[in-house]
Amino acid sequence: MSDQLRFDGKVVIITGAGGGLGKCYALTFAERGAKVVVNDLGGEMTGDGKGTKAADKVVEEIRAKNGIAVPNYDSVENGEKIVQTAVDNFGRVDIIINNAGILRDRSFLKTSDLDWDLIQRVHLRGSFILTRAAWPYMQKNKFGRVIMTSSGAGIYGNFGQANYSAAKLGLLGLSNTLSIEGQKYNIKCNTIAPVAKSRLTETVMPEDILNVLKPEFVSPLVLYLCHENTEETGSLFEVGGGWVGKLRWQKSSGAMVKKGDSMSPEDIRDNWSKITTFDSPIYHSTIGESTNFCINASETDSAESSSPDQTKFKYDFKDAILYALSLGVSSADDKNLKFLYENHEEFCVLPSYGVIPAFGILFNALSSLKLPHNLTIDPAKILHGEHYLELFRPLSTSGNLTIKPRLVDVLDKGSGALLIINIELLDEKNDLVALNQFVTFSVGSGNFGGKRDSNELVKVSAKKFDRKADKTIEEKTTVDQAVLYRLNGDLNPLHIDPSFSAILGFNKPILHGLCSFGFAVKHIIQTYCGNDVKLFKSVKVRFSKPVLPGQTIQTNMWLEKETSGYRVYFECRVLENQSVVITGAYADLHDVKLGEQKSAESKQQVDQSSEVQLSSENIFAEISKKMAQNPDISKGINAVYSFRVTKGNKSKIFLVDLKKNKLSNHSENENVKAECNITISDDDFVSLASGTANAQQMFMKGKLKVKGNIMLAQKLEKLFKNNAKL
Ligand SMILES: CCCCCCC[C@@H](O)CC(=O)SCCNC(=O)CCNC(=O)[C@H](O)C(C)(C)COP(=O)(O)OP(=O)(O)OC[C@H]1O[C@@H](n2cnc3c(N)ncnc32)[C@H](O)[C@@H]1OP(=O)(O)O
Repeated sequence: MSDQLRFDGKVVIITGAGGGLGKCYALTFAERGAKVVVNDLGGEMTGDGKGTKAADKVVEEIRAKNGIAVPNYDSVENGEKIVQTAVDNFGRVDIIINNAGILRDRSFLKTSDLDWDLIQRVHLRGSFILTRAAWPYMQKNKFGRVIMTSSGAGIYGNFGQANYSAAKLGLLGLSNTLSIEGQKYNIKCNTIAPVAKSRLTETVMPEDILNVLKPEFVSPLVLYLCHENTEETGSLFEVGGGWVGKLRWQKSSGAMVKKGDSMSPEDIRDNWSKITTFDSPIYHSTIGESTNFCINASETDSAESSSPDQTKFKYDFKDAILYALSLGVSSADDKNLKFLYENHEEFCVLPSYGVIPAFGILFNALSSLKLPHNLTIDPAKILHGEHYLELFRPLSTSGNLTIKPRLVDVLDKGSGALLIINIELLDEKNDLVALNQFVTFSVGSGNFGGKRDSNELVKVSAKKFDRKADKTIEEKTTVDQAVLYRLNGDLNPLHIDPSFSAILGFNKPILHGLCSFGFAVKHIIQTYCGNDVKLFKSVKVRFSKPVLPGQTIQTNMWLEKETSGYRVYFECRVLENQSVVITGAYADLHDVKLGEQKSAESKQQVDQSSEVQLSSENIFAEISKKMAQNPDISKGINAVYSFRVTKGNKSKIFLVDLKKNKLSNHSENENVKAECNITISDDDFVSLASGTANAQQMFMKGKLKVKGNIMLAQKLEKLFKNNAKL
């Protein structure tokens, strides 16, 4: 076979090669061109006695097939002699298979010093001595392959094999370090934990099982790992019965349990579930990664937190984008790019993202809450009842927040218990960024004799409107909406696992309350804020009925100007069954940016803010800025847009038709949507006003730099390149 893995010219030492796995390796290496040192002490399985027969027979078998092999009868404890045999006969050493082993199985207390020492000497010390003796040859040749033979007894432990388990896992440690030290000499070292029929396993496994565990199902892995083209090193494999798999270390994300400078056994006890839960495992492959992880965790903690009631939440642009995606924000609409593209000039985070950092602490907090009336809460029966979110400033696109929870009150609602939990988000300067009030409804935990209301609860609205909603947005969720949304951090199985949703009597997993909430807040921001997240102040909702992934959320909105400012009252319905899923809801805004019906007002705002003195170079940057500010843009950037460019008492109006990709002059009576007072040289203005200026040429000369809103900039660039004239 042309692609056969060959070992021509390579010298391989195999210990314990008189039978079982070692013999199988020896025969296969020889078949594939290697020169083999067949080492076997010829003793008993217990390490007693010695003889030449075992090794000789294998050498004979190899030679009978025209292979090249020499015997060696030394103990692995005399590894130098085995290496010398290889050097004397073949002049080099390339591959070491540490395979020899004996057993002295005893239950722990009956294990004598000799039982212990003998096992360590043969397995661990023997592998050390032999490999050390071969190392200089492999270093010199800049090639080496080493196999250590471990065992499931080492990895998992096995009754009666304390001595053997210790030695076998010791070999893994030896191999791990050799793989690091050998790296620069192209010496690769791997460990296998075989399950195979051998003299050692014959004593502990029944015959029928042993028959499927042929050595021939292990040797291919050993040969592969020893081939010159194999780069694998420092790895551990389990192999047997034809199956091969790689093992690695995994650790729980753990917990920072120290408080300031001290740490007690009680801190460990109180964090035990966090310490031992493998929800978000960490895989470190070097000691450096592992050590740095602890150091970083410690530094982060001491710099930022001293209370066990607090936790940290770090997020970056990817989290913000994932959140937007999980609320159906799509790049199909250009104006959404600012939520989806980190290099967008106006890249920002949806305000409702303020609910996400709180999640990390919620379920953990539940177990440590001291509830009145000895109330216990079943986490599988919690529904999100209500939510209040207030932002004290717009969320930044990345952050390192401290999360502070406080159990505010517990109410008895008969059919359930309400837990009111306030969660503050603080920035690195300890300034309050956001306040969340979670109200959770624990189904079936009511009637415990508690109070029914609390002053600290942010109340839902009782307001009813007899007019039709001022604005309505309908949006279909996808069947995978909850699957995507949970990646933001709320991994509650209620939203994905049918067996969990069944506990609460739901036929299918239901959507996260905060996902519907996110859709609704997005609808408000689109409708009343021109997508400007800075206008959001706060929002309160009650989740009155569940939503199923795939259903259509209809947000009905009523805008009211109240003494405290603009308030959007809203409700959400599921279109498919007309059930009202969010009730009593309202959002407070710092200001509104309306579409058509408020265009006069917003034009005024734009006009006022356009008293900027501009140079001719950035006229189009200003234009694109004005366009971005204008509510027409929120409908899409296909609008025909008019601008007045004024110089002293002269002015010029032009139209930008983004749909037709046209820039044209226009008459004085056009309803101007944005005006710019521009400081412009007389000559430039004359050129612009008279239409002799060629926008394309000006653009090419770098006089017209298009900045600002990225989509508008691209459209304008296209216009200029199309040779449009002013
Ligand atoms: C610490 C861990 C934190 C975990 C955070 C959350 C994790 C998330 O993953 C969980 C979710 O997202 S669950 C999904 C979103 N939520 C829902 O779908 C719940 C929908 N609501 C319902 O089904 C019912 O309102 C229902 C079942 C909640 C109540 O219905 P009923 O039992 O029929 O109650 P009812 O008879 O109408 O009213 C009894 C009293 O309770 C008050 N109330 C009703 N609904 C409430 C609600 N949603 N929130 C708060 N209070 C509520 C009523 O006002 C009434 O009290 P009172 O008589 O004093 O006015």
